[in-house]
Amino acid sequence: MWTDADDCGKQLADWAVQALLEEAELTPKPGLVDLRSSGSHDNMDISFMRASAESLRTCFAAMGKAAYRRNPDQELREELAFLGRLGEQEMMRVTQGVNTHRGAIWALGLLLAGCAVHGAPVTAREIAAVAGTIAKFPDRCAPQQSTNGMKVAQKYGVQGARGEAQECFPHVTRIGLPVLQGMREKKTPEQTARLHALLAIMASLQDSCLLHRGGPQALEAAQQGARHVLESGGMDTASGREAYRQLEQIMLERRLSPGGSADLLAAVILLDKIQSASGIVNPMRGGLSHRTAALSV
Ligand SMILES: CC(C)(COP(=O)(O)OP(=O)(O)OC[C@H]1O[C@@H](n2cnc3c(N)ncnc32)[C@H](O)[C@@H]1O)[C@@H](O)C(=O)NCCC(=O)NCCS
Ligand SMILES: Nc1ncnc2c1ncn2[C@@H]1O[C@H](COP(=O)(O)OP(=O)(O)OP(=O)(O)O)[C@@H](O)[C@H]1O
Repeated sequence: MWTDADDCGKQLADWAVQALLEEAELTPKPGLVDLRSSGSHDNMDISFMRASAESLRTCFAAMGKAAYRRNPDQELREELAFLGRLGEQEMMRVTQGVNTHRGAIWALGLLLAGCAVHGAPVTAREIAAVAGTIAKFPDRCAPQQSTNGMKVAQKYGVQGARGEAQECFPHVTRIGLPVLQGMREKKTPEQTARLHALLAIMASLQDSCLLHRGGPQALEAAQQGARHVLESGGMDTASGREAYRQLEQIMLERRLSPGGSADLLAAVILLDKIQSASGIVNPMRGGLSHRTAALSV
């Protein structure tokens, strides 16, 4: 499909930026920046999210180019980490120091590299397997800095964004993507299907953004709230919509935001685009339903 590494990098970067824009614009979302509001954030809005997403095109293209038909080894891991840090700097420059997409650079960067290694669009599981292999190599040049994710990992013993990647993105391939594609097959409107994918991810993810802002009670409240929406019938039913209103109220009152789940929804949208381009319609057919998915993994 791709003629060379440049072509591959550019195409994957276009899809990744588009995935970030579509995640940010999905409305409503609980506690997150969307087209209605800044959710639980007082330092960013939709125009920041759009500018931040656009600023990452060069970074994503360089990552795709670097990984094209390469071995997923230590050398590639460190090249990608270097490019990822440059991308973070550019994002921070554009947002004047606000962390809009740090987790997204990590997740989407690894996944698009996982695709580029294959040299052509392949299935989500094949992409995520390579992304996980790359993520398992240590980043020996990582700066010695303490991040929110590290503090949470120390305090509560959860692995956050690193763990999700090293386990080959189970919340993307086993939950988010099957829910999105399954609901689409049932003719659910696209925006509703995406919101359900987000809620299914939220219901089980150990999101370090939630833990950092509100500790285990916040994580539990967000997980239970998302599960309750799905178990009440989801956004197609009055009781599901009422449960969604309650979830949103909790998130806004406690200033909570499921930033990790939002990143993984963007990853789902990216993999969905890659699969559509390659004619892989729904390899997850027969997988988990949107209700049971939220309760497994
Ligand atoms: C590993 C990363 C994500 C840092 O992780 P850490 O948890 O220490 O950082 P931080 O607190 O800033 O959180 C990162 C973000 O991940 C997202 N996140 C939170 N929890 C989760 C989760 N369970 N699963 C997935 N993403 C999550 C959130 O958006 C959060 O803001 C990454 O930023 C990094 O190391 N970057 C260096 C450059 C790099 O390697 N780039 C990628 C190329 S391989
Ligand atoms: N639509 C969105 N709205 C808000 N956050 C999002 C959205 N999409 C993705 N995110 C992710 O959420 C993260 C922001 O979460 P958070 O505000 O908790 O950031 P932080 O800098 O880690 O911590 P804090 O602001 O609590 O000090 C971003 O890094 C980004 O990856």
